[in-house]
Amino acid sequence: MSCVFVTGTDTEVGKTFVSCALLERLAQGGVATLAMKPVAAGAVQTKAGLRNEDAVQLQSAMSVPSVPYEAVNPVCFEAPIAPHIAAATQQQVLTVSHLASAAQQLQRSYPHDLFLVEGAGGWLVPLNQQESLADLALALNAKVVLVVGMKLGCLNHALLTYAELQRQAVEVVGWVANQVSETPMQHAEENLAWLQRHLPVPLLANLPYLATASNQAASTSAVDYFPDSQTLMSLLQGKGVLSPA
Ligand SMILES: Nc1ncnc2c1ncn2[C@@H]1O[C@H](COP(=O)(O)OP(=O)(O)OP(=O)(O)O)[C@@H](O)[C@H]1O
Ligand SMILES: C[C@H](N)[C@H](N)CCCCCC(=O)O
Ligand SMILES: [Mg+2]
Repeated sequence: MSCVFVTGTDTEVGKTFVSCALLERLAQGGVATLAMKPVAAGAVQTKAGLRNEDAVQLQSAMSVPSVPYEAVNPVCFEAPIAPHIAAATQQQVLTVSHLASAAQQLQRSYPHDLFLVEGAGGWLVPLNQQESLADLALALNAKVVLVVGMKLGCLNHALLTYAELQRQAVEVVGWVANQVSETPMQHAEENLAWLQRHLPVPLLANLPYLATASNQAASTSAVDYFPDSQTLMSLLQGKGVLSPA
């Protein structure tokens, strides 16, 4: 069973946006997808309890039906802050062992072809004083998709993230260039070309800024920028070929 961990160069770079597009593209080809947001910081109180928008979107984009919210997002904090700090304000301590067990339980409970896990913020966001979300991805033996928010500063952020992924011997199956602002970054093409030369993994998609009425509609329109479902599944399983630079 394939496990893909979606990380990014920062918070708010489009990890959820890309995750939903990946899930929808795979579903078009009949791939059974299951998704999880293990830790969310930034949620609203509802009658059903705390709800994080990322987890709600993943829950509706995955193809396996009727997965309860608490299984998709077992740990949720209201404050949009670093997760280990949010946990401390609630006298809680996050651990890889607890989150990995929840992920394994979810995978055992629902037959699927691909399990997608969205991080929070970037690759090294802490869970506690010793462990980070990277340790969770390693515990899940996940392959990684790196989302690069195309804005000034992204070259450094992308290279640092990729260097750390390599140092930890993580298999990076691809990256996505995502235009995060309505006003494109200056010299976007040169930045893209530079990243293509320095990230030696397939570019899964080069996404423009897609302004639509809702996040869900926008990520649905992002689907067409990805390879077809079968090709995408192969790429996510690490069977892809390098995109031409
Ligand atoms: N290509 C795009 N076109 C239009 N809107 C986008 C695009 N990419 C991202 N967005 C929007 O930008 C915002 C941030 O994206 P998103 O929530 O996916 O970031 P994230 O990396 O998942 O953040 P977090 O670290 O909080 O999980 C969202 O409102 C999303 O819909
Ligand atoms: C609130 C935000 N959108 C995410 N849920 C959490 C981002 C944590 C970033 C921590 C950091 O790297 O400083
Ligand atoms: Mg997100």
